[in-house]
Amino acid sequence: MTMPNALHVVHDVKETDLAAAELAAGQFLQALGISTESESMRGTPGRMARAYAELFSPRPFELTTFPNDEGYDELVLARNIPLRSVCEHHLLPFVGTAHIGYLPGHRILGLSKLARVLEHFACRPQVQERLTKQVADWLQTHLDPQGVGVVIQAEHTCMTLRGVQAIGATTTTSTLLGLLRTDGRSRGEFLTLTGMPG
Ligand SMILES: Nc1nc2c(ncn2[C@@H]2O[C@H](COP(=O)(O)OP(=O)(O)OP(=O)(O)O)[C@@H](O)[C@H]2O)c(=O)[nH]1
Ligand SMILES: [Zn+2]
Repeated sequence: MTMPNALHVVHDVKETDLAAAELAAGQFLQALGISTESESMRGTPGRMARAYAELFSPRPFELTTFPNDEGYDELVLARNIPLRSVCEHHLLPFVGTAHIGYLPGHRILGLSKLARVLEHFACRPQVQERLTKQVADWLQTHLDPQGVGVVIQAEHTCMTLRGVQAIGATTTTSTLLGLLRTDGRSRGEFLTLTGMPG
């Protein structure tokens, strides 16, 4: 188990070759028969490269935890955290919200870190199931709480804007760990507060 550490900086180090990405984006558009000769589209390959680089670049953050001096042992839940990620099958966005909660143990987490952990795992080609589990597992490892719950609801544009074009369809995934999985009262409270049927 990784011990909580207030000075731990979470950062994905990754090389991004924007020039190569811009060249490839131009060739990609050309292969699709889309001309980039007009003044307004001349910069499009570069914009595409920078846009995807941004979608795949999570902001580094400091993992701040505090001692749970009062022995608070009820649910801490951040609801409606905005989510944007990119599906790994089509590289199209999926967008929605996440509800992330935990039952504290010896430490509590700076609240904003719940959203930052989500961003950390969302800024890469993803599937919603893996994203949900990665956020929950990360919190379990770094905070060692009594329980963790993550619910994500998202619209996958690869499913709504193309392909089957199921406009308005959303997908819900959840991961419950520790007491939020095994203790009926805690589980029920979490699911009620996140709007999930028990
Ligand atoms: N399980 C899961 N599937 C996803 C996610 N995002 C996209 N997909 C699916 O990934 C699948 C890829 O299937 P393929 O049959 O290879 O792709 P496709 O021919 O474009 O399929 P259609 O979307 O049905 O046209 C599709 O069914 C998508 O809906 C996700 O987060 N989780
Ligand atoms: Zn997709």
